[in-house]
Amino acid sequence: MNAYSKSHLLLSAENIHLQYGEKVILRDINFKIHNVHREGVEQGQVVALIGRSGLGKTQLFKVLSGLVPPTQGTVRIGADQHPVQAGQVGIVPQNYILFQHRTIYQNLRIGLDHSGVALSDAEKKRIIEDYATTFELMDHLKKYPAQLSGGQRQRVSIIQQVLTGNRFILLDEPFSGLDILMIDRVIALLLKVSTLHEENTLIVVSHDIENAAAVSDTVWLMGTEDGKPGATIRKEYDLCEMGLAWNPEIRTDRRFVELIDEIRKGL
Ligand SMILES: Nc1ncnc2c1ncn2[C@@H]1O[C@H](COP(=O)(O)OP(=O)(O)OP(=O)(O)O)[C@@H](O)[C@H]1O
Repeated sequence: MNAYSKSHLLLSAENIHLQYGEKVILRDINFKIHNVHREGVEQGQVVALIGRSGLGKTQLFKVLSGLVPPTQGTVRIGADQHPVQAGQVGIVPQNYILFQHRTIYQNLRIGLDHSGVALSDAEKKRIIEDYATTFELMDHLKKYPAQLSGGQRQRVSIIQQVLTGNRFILLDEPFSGLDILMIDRVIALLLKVSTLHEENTLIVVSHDIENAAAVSDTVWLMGTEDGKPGATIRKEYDLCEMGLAWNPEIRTDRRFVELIDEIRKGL
């Protein structure tokens, strides 16, 4: 089993409640994401948020990123656990929004410009080319978003968020509409991003339980509870503790397959 330990809090939610008029969307959402340490690895955190359609995953996503204030409760972020503000959590939306009239290089440069770190043009170029090399985008830097495939645009969108320096990145349905080969590449990409810095924390919202869990160290199962309005995190699976995290071959592990089955039945 992988040796690991957990230290300070990076992201937490306390009694989150969200309602529109009389309609309760989210209720009693509580969680804590701690910094995970693994010896010899810069290991970030990856959480999968799984739930049926229309439950409130997107609303929770917006609350976590500070875009929608909850009716009650607080989301706290960073080692100092301050209340989250819009802009502190990067978002990779499902349709990978990029600036259409700018090249891929310029799109990545916008991410870096938002990092607020003073760098010369030459340093920025070096950093962008480093990432482009690592994530196989070197041949595309002069192209425009419309000239890229969906998978390539997704990579640019993810790297753009990484370049802003945000340690927290929410990804909405990163596997949707991709074929099996592309899904494997997205998994590899997310694993790579999660090991770029030990405080990097990805939250993957997905209907695709198997792939989302394969990339994660924690799975949150969202659902409703009898007699209570609104959705909550019904169950948290700690894949580190279960020995099911950080293994690229995990999808063939019998215990993992059984877990996916259990999660599916719990939906
Ligand atoms: N501004 C709003 N006012 C009232 N109800 C809203 C508002 N925004 C969303 N809702 C409701 O909140 C519920 C949760 O929506 P949400 O988009 O978060 O679901 P979801 O789990 O992300 O769904 P899917 O997986 O299909 O994308 C839905 O019933 C939706 O109708």
